[in-house]
Amino acid sequence: MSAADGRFDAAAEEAEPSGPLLQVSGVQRSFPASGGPIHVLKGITMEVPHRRLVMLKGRSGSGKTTLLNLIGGLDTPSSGEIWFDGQPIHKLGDDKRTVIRRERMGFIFQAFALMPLLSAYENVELSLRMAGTPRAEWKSRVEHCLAMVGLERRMKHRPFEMSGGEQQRVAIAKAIAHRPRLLLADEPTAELDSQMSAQIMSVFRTMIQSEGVTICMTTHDPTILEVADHVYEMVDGTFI
Ligand SMILES: Nc1ncnc2c1ncn2[C@@H]1O[C@H](COP(=O)(O)OP(=O)(O)OP(=O)(O)O)[C@@H](O)[C@H]1O
Repeated sequence: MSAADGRFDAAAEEAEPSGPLLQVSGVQRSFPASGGPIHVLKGITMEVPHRRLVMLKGRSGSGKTTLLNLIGGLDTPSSGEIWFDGQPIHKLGDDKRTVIRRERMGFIFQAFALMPLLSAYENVELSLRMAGTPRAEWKSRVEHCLAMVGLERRMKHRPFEMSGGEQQRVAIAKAIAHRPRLLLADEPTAELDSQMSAQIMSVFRTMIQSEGVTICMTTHDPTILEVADHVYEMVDGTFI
């Protein structure tokens, strides 16, 4: 482990701030439509402490992705509040939400896919550039994150030279590189076989321990749900 990594692990073990990392209260989200508004989220309340792995499950169309988008500041609620790391995400403008996303959140979403022309190494490095991490830390951090997902030998490869599972692991390394407080993942194991899914979940568990991150993800997979600290079940825009 490099000196930089050692420093970070020490930081991760510092006492967490009191209170939850994420607080969602009474959140509703409606979308306008020709036949009248569609009420997708109908009053969601959840509280996620630091260093937890929470999962959202529910049928297709129940509102899981809509909720992840709101938590990640990619969208704003029609009503209700979302507090993340002491910040009222629901009240902030686009610019402030973008800064919080870049610096304190990580995403494993289809829409944040890998850059096809960049190698695994360069893809992960991009997160550090975007987050404003000092350049001197890039090399050790990129190598550490790719090693954490077992890809230390594939750093020079570009996405099209890797399997689906390997690409997903690069996406995880990229999402975690800038040391986010919260990692949001939409169906991160959807395309993977059960062995690879289990490996991804083990990487998530390791990251919670060593990086102090909190993970909020969606899944349909019952075997994956067993690994969660807490499962929220969504039915038709509410938790049951
Ligand atoms: N921008 C939008 N405008 C109108 N309706 C929307 C919009 N975004 C989402 N919806 C609707 O909200 C509902 C919930 O969608 P969402 O993607 O959150 O579901 P989900 O639980 O993530 O489903 P899946 O498991 O299939 O990804 C769907 O009926 C969808 O059509």
